[in-house]
Amino acid sequence: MSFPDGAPPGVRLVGLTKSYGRVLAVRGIDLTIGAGQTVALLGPNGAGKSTTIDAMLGLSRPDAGTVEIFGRTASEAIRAGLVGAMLQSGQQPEYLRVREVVELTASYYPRPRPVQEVLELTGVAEFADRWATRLSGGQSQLVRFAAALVGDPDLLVLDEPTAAVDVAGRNDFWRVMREVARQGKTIVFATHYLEEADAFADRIVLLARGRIVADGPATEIKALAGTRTIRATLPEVETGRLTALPGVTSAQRHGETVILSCADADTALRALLSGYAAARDLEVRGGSLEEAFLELTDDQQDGAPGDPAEVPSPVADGAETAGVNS
Ligand SMILES: Nc1ncnc2c1ncn2[C@@H]1O[C@H](COP(=O)(O)OP(=O)(O)OP(=O)(O)O)[C@@H](O)[C@H]1O
Repeated sequence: MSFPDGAPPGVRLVGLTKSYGRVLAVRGIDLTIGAGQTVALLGPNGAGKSTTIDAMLGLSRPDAGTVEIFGRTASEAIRAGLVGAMLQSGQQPEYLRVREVVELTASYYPRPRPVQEVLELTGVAEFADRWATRLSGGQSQLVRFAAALVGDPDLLVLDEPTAAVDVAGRNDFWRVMREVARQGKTIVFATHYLEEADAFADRIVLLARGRIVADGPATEIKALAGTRTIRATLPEVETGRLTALPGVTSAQRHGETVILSCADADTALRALLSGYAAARDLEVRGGSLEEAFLELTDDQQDGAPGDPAEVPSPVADGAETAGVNS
């Protein structure tokens, strides 16, 4: 489907904030997703992906901020049949066959796709006559997928859609999703996997500790994840001086150990050795996504009231940090 110029974005979140008791799960998220975009919400456990998705779907009321879906409130958009969702939790209904679950979902939408077509497209047809409660985890996910698609919604919101799905099932899933994206639908999905986000999304929004810590095309986010770090024992040198070394983007100190995050680890290592002969126990590590998450989260240690006390800090108490980039 095509959208006229000036049409409202698929999703607009402004200042979205949500806490559960003392845990600030989402802290002022601003996010605009153009109609027709495919966006991955990527982040580690507890980053706030599901909380953001639940707010987008009107399943939970934010403490502050607004949610707009195609210029309407979430509940208006859902009532108008504009949204299809695939959530992590939720049991299949009892006493219904798989086909009936999908038929029931179709009945909620003004212009659903033919049920049989969707059953075949999603690979659900082969077990459509089974009881919906008697399925494997992966099959159950596929039924949720069929239910999300059958209403032919303009916005698809998928929370970790391939969790529990085997490799073949994942490939089929993403093949169908590519087709849906080609039809101009807006797609938002949450995932832990950079590879999945990279393969499928136009844009990756990286969440950590309830905030957006990076937002851009997959290539940009991959570059962040590719950051290498140098560890060394080097007492009595200020982190600010280490951050100034060529190839270094940030430096942290933990006791006598310094950790340098590097855009160019080779150049940084040479500069470190020539500038600080006392540096020893050198170690160069390839950047993992987890490290990138942690690095990007470091500058979120602002001690704002309500910071989730239950969430452990990635930086040891008393650690000194300088020049952390985001
Ligand atoms: N119903 C709830 N009650 C209390 N705390 C909650 C609840 N739901 C989420 N949280 C907390 O809010 C924070 C964000 O959780 P959320 O589920 O949004 O993260 P996520 O990025 O989806 O994580 P995951 O990848 O593990 O699903 C976490 O600290 C989590 O423990």
